[in-house]
Amino acid sequence: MSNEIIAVLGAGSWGTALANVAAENGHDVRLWSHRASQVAEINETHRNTKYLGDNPLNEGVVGVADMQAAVQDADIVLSVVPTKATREVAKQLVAALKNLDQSIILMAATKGLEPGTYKRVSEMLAEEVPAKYLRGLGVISGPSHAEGVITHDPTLVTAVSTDVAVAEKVQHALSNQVFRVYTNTDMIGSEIGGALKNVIAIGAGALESLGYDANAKAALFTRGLAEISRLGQAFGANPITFMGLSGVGDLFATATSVHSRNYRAGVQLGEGKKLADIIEHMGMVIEGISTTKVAHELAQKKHVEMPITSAIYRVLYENQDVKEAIQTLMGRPVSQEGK
Ligand SMILES: NC(=O)C1=CN([C@@H]2O[C@H](COP(=O)(O)OP(=O)(O)OC[C@H]3O[C@@H](n4cnc5c(N)ncnc54)[C@H](OP(=O)(O)O)[C@@H]3O)[C@@H](O)[C@H]2O)C=CC1
Ligand SMILES: O=C(CO)COP(=O)(O)O
Repeated sequence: MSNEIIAVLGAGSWGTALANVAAENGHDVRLWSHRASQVAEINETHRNTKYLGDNPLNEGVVGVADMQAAVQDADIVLSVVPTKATREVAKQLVAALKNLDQSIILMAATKGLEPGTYKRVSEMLAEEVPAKYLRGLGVISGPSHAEGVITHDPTLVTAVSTDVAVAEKVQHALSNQVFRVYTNTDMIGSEIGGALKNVIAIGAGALESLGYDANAKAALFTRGLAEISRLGQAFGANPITFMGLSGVGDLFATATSVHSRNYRAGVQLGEGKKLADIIEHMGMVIEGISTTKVAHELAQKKHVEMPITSAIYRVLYENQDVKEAIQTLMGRPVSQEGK
């Protein structure tokens, strides 16, 4: 494995865990944070306590507060801020690349869709970062809770780019004995799968806290994945992608794990907590809340049937009771599977 310079933008739980994987692989890793205090903590204590508790970071992870210093001579840049911060951070990246007259491979590890524009994260980045600064563009997706990655739970993800050589370069840079990277070329399917599983995970958490059993959870997962796949295919995704790591894999990890912020938000909703309080106390991004609204609107725009997403939308945004939402779903006209 050749030694690369890898910059990670965003020192939340996922950015820090990915930076740690890259450092464990011997790369020169700069972890960019917009907070000087966090950069100091990373460099002085090799911890990021707000996001990853007492887990030690590889000493090769260097915190950097200056964007230009973070990306100078970088081969690969990972964008790992929440969807809503993606454009703002990309603008700072572009300013740095302009000053440095430098191009990069840019990979987004963010999972969401942009409200209003309905854009995928890679589309947002392609709009913000001029092509002359890009040697490649892609995403990292798949079932990968930061909490498991930092503790070396064997993890499989996908490096996705329409340019196979770019996906392979990232695959080789990040793979190791506990972190195995597959390549894929289906950006649409991978990004839609990664974003929309968060919606179903909110539903799964609500089912859990209300005491529903395995049949109900299987129903949610299976029919939830069916509607994610339908929406993806309406945009040209490969249906096989939804059977893979970015589809059923990430859905399973997110909708069954207490590590998931989306699942935990769902649990709290089922307990009757107010959405605003849940957001305030999570202290980390819950992408599925915004994605539910975007997906609900997209389903209407594209005339794709997404009854579960719409039910979760009504619970989140119209204060519908979860049990009532389930009754509405169960009361729909019976239909044929596979449509
Ligand atoms: N956590 C996970 O296990 C996984 C997360 N993801 C995805 O990765 C993305 C990031 O998630 P995650 O790491 O969990 O999020 P966190 O909430 O843990 O961290 C977000 C990070 O982005 C920073 N940030 C937020 N806004 C800005 C901004 N405007 N400018 C600069 N930095 C900013 C935050 O800084 P500050 O601390 O100052 O708020 C924080 O460092 C999400 O899309 C998520 O779905 C994907 C796979 C796994
Ligand atoms: O995407 C994730 C795991 O693959 C993380 O999900 P949460 O944002 O719900 O924690």
